[in-house]
Amino acid sequence: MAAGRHGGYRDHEFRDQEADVEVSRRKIYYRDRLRDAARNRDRDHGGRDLRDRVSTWQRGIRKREAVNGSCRSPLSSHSSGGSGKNQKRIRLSASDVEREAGELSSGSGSDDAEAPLSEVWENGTQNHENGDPSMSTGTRKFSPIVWDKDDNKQSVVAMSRVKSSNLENVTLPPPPPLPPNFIPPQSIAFGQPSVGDTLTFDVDVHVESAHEHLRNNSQETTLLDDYEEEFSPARSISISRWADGNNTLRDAEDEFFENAVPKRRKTILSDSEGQKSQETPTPELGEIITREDSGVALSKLSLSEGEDGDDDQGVEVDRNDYMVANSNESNADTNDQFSETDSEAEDIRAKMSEPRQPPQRCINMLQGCRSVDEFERLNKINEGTYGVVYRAKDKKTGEIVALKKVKMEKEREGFPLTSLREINILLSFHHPSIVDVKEVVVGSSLDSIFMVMEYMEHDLKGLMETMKQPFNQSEVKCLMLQLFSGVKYLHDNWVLHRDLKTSNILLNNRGELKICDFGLSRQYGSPLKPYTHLVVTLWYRSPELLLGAKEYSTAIDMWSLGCIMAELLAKEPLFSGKTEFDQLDKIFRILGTPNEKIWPGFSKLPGVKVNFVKQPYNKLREKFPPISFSGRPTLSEAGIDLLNKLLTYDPEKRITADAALNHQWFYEVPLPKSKDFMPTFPAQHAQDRCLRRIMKSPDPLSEQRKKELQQSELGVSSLFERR
Ligand SMILES: Nc1ncnc2c1ncn2[C@@H]1O[C@H](COP(=O)(O)OP(=O)(O)OP(=O)(O)O)[C@@H](O)[C@H]1O
Repeated sequence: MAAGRHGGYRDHEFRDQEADVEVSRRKIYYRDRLRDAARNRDRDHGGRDLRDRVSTWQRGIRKREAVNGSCRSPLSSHSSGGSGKNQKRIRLSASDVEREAGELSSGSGSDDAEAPLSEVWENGTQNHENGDPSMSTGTRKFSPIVWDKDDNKQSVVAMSRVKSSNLENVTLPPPPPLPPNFIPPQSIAFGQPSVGDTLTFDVDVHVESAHEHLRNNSQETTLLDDYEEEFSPARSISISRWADGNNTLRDAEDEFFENAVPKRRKTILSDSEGQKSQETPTPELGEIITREDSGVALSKLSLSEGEDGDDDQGVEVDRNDYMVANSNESNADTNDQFSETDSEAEDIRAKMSEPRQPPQRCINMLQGCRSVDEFERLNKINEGTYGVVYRAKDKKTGEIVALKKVKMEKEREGFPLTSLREINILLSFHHPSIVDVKEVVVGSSLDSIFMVMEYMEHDLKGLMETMKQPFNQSEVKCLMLQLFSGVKYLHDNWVLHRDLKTSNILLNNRGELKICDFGLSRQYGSPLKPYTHLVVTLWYRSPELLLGAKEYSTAIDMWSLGCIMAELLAKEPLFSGKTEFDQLDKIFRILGTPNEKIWPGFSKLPGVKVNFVKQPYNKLREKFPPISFSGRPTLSEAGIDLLNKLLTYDPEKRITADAALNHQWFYEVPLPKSKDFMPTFPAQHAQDRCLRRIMKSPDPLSEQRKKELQQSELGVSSLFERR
């Protein structure tokens, strides 16, 4: 105990310095990004100068500021974060007054006074009280919740009524800067699909139904929250051109959202590629849409042409040459490979940090989408909340793919939003660590839509259930590098995944890791529902979400990655709570109970009124000792440092994906294993992964998740917000 206390204090001091460096590094990083993006754009595309876009954008922002008086420029948001912060506090305090902490009863908490602050092995801290005031502004990408159910009731309702609504009540999020590697999403017009039809999914179904409800239902706020949530991801989906132009309600809202979200002008290309014609907000059939600000005209590619974009990656291995992961393959063995793998690992890192320029593809709207009949269904792989995934074979090419069938059962009003988001994001993003969606195909009935994805032999959850021994450190490093790289790409592109967990991380027998399941992900910098802290499966959910924070950032994904890193090392979940309270209790017992000093703002979170256990020490080291004779997973000093930085309580201080990629742990021995040397495992397609899990390891989370989703649909925010 004493040793822990002593050690914790030293670490605390060390971490204060580290965090200072980290925060300023982040600030510099994000400030420099715009500059780099401009340079890259000049160099790579020779297209429209980013600076033009920025100034156009700034003009737009100034215009909006003139209208609503409160919007902050993204370029000034970091530097003037203090005022933004104040603004945020004002809004939060208004709702805090109204909210109760919730129904959580006292657990095993003691009556002790505040835990001795300096004795907590504080993870990744900086001391705001002593610090540079700029630190408190942080550079974390936040997802500001504009439409707070409690705070902005009136303004939300007003928005639906008045065309020139009083936007001064609205705090608009800063339009996100486009990252250097941003590839404009393909535009999809949505409508009712049938085989051979133009690929059209009807976003209007949602819009219309939302309007209908608005007219008939007195609970405008809830509906508008829903509407906003539904609308915002559709920023990169073209709104149906069959929209009723006379609908004043629509006009008002469209106008609002045009103002509220970064305006990305779409240029319509006529059928002959590259010819720009007039700007219009909606596409015509057969037209290919590109974004002027991308500087890249998307090339035309028939859906049936498929994708070969990733084929040149990775090294073909003999897939029959399976070798089961074996702990006897010790670090010493791994070290033997270093001379061979060092440079390769460096290559991997370099490749991952600079994702290849993706293939410029676009859906040919005239061609329509293929029928699922063009695939031979082999077996069901798994069934999640939002879809059933099958292994299938493309009859034409013989390629094995994964087909995710979109679940429509709960959707009385059109195409499920979660799937729209997922398709939109996955078609847009190209990165070696993000699963590739090749195309969308349709079944015979109107309600069957399938995403055609590259097939991956395993997901990490299922794989770890079959492994006898956990991954060793160099393997975990290889996996974590790929994960950080994928998440960095998402965050750079202003997307939060919001459901990172081992079952959403796929691995193939070439050692390639890919993140999947973007059903809960969303672009941020746009309004969020007040209840969205129900995102992220419980075990991987960050303390700020568990405690009911109404504003969150990319840091929620980083917490999940910390849980995943620990799970990869130990082959069991780090915090396997059964309820929100149990989850927090488990976290506090290992990491120590947080307090206002290590996490400024903690005591104001809605869930904090509950009497939690008072546990002053960070005991993570006990779980991951430097040396172990008892079979516990070991972790070096650098490794535990990274883990603690990922599991830092204060989201502002939690490490970013970019900083994690450059963490010292990846540079010390054992070095990250090269993907080519990762163990291979028998493919998990022999049987339904889901069934196997039910037999081996029942998942208490799925039921809970379903309940939570039902609650969200009913507008019940969470345990913390019920009275
Ligand atoms: N491209 C793929 N290749 C192989 N298996 C896949 C692929 N995509 C998904 N799977 C399998 O299907 C499972 C469910 O997929 P996914 O997570 O996308 O569905 P979901 O309905 O969104 O699930 P959840 O309930 O976790 O939200 C995954 O855990 C994985 O086992």
